[in-house]
Amino acid sequence: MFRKAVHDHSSAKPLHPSNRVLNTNNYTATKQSSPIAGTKRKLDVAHGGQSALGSLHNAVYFDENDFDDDDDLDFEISTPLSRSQNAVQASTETIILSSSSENYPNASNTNANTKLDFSAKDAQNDIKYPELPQLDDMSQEQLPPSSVPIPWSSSPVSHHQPPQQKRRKLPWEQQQTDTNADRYDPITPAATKKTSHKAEMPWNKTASTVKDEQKELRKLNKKRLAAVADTHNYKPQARVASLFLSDEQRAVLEAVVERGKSIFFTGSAGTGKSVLMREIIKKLRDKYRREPDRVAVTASTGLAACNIEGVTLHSFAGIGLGKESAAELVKKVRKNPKARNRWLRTKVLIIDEVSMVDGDLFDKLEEIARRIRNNGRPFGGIQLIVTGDFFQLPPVPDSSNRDVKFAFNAATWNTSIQHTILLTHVFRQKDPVFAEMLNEMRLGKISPRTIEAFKKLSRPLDFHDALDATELFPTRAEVENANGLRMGRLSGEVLTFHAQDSGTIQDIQMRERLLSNCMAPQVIHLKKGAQVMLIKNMEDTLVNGSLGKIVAFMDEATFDYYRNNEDEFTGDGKDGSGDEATSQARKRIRALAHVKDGGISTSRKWPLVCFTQPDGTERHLLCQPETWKIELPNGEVQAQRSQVPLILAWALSIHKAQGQTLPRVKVDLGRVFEKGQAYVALSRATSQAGLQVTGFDPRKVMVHSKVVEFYTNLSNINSVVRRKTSNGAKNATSEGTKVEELDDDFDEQGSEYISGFV
Ligand SMILES: Nc1ncnc2c1ncn2[C@@H]1O[C@H](COP(=O)(O)OP(=O)(O)OP(=O)(O)O)[C@@H](O)[C@H]1O
Ligand SMILES: [Mg+2]
Repeated sequence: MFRKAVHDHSSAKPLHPSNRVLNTNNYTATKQSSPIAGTKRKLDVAHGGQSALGSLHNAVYFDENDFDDDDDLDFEISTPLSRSQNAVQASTETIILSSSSENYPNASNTNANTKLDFSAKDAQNDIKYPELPQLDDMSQEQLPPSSVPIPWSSSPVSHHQPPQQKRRKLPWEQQQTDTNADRYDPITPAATKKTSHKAEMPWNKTASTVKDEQKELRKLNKKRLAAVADTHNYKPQARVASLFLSDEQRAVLEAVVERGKSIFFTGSAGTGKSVLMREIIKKLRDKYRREPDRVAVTASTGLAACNIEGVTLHSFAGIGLGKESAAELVKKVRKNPKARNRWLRTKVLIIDEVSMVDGDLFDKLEEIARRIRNNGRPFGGIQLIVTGDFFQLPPVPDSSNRDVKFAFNAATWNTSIQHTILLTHVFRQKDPVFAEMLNEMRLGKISPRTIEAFKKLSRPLDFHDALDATELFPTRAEVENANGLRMGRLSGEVLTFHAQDSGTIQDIQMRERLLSNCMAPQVIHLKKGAQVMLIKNMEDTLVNGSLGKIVAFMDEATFDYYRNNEDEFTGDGKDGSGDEATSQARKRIRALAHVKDGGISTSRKWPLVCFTQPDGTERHLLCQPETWKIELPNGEVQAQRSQVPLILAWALSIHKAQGQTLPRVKVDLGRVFEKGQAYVALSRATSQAGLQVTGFDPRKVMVHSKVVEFYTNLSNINSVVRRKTSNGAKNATSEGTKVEELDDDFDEQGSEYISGFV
């Protein structure tokens, strides 16, 4: 018997807390963006390479010959650049030191909000990673959290946030802490603690004293964390809070994890496919924890693969570009012991963003699986878990100019996929009117009313904070040009951050190629005032896709000091006011850095970013390097990149934006040329208020007829199921979702569809 979840769209409700709680540390809900209200602040520090999320247990299977990248996807076609635009681009590459008087218009806002006044010229230029500061020798458990609400923050403490007890004690709190160890009160406002650091200022201590004290302090904090964890039933390592999966999502989870079904789950943008996939991966990893290489996590493109911490389908398969016939590819795989072994060991093959998988490739893989495994069942008996939305980006056309062939057009699709499930509840857009407008766009059937509504969105966005909309472009050149122009308008110094790449692959070029699909670039140039996007999940409100502005560059010691003595910088503290107080504070920081570095002032500066959270509050994060790994199941790290987890975010390619949830988006539909592009671009937005569309023309909303046909067939089957449901629904959950028991026959038939309603 197979239990089918049929979701009544009309009764779809937000998730109910009574649902089963799942630990979903790798992702989080991004709440609806709302106009910015207030400037509540939190200060955080991200610790590079120490993230719980950074330690991947993914089945990653790269052979040195198995490379492909996403170069084709950020289309190279672009409008020719003007002479001045070219100049800007060139200067971007060679580090811009523009002192244009035309400052970024909102930069003053940022400063006004944060009242930070760190001069960029204090910042160290051209930071090389080999000189990364040694993080304290703390274990994962001992590490302070990446994000720590400051004690005086007026932001309400969300139930998702780690308890404030995790705040790391600072050197100048040592004396107080040590003497008051047994009555440690982590929530005491900093103001009440501030006197103690004046008793023995850290810059009066020797480096070795500070080191010893820190060691003691870490021990003490570890104890405290354990106590806090006990009291609050809280896991210190967890950085991202759990989400409640919807009934639809849970039905899929159960079918694939507990019942081992081969499933394709689909649904419009924002229906939680990626969230669900991450949960599935987590559960499967748990299920196969003794044999992690049984689960192969793949995606159609390098970027999509990186997003789920997996590899490309090509890399997994060991087929290079995969252009040869299936027979030749089988020979190729047989000659490659690693690839052959992967095919033999794999029990579950996960494929994300399947809309970009070519149909012929799907058939070839199916044949390779059967022949290598010497097993006549579809895909040689491997369980397939496939997701994506065929209305989004299609496979990259090859040079043969043949008509596009989607994965569902593959001859073996229907035999390989036992069940298709349609997720229907849209999480990304909470406004049902907007969700429906996007749905019409997805299907390519836009009513006159929706056309009018989209045309109205040509107005500039009405936000009065420091953040601009992220402009989405079809080509990479347009993106680089737009970001370069905005960087050029900022005065101040450019800081360049080089990634530190490593791994067991010795061939540097191969490693670079492998890592080129990473969201994190090898080199990134940043300036104070630059708009950036976070590309790692840090916490529930600081996630991959969060937008912010760089407000300063500072080292950890300065940040710690600032975090605890903010009023000295803002000039409204007891120690003085205005510039004098700030300059005094800076002097103390310099002295502190000197002591911390054992007398040699070599402190590294990292971007301090003010992120705007979904509820409109602000949160500061010192963005230190994070790690992206490509790791074999046996733990061998083939390639690894450490880089600050940021990219410039005034502009983004549609390809890079695929899968993202963005609070403010600007799209010029006049530039769009590929089917699915318009829908992908617009459906990133969470609300109409956060979307500006120029050049709206319904003819730009191109939908492939084969895709329409595929989904129409799904809908027809849905109608059959719908009738069945209306007559024979057996259960109704608290959310109004009907759960139907299906016949064994239906379950075992193979290529039947089990789905919700469109
Ligand atoms: N069960 C859930 N509860 C709350 N929020 C959710 C849930 N599932 C997904 N979301 C949120 O909805 C948004 C969209 O989710 P997700 O990116 O997984 O959608 P998607 O179907 O993969 O979209 P796309 O097709 O654009 O890639 C995210 O902000 C995510 O956090
Ligand atoms: Mg997705």
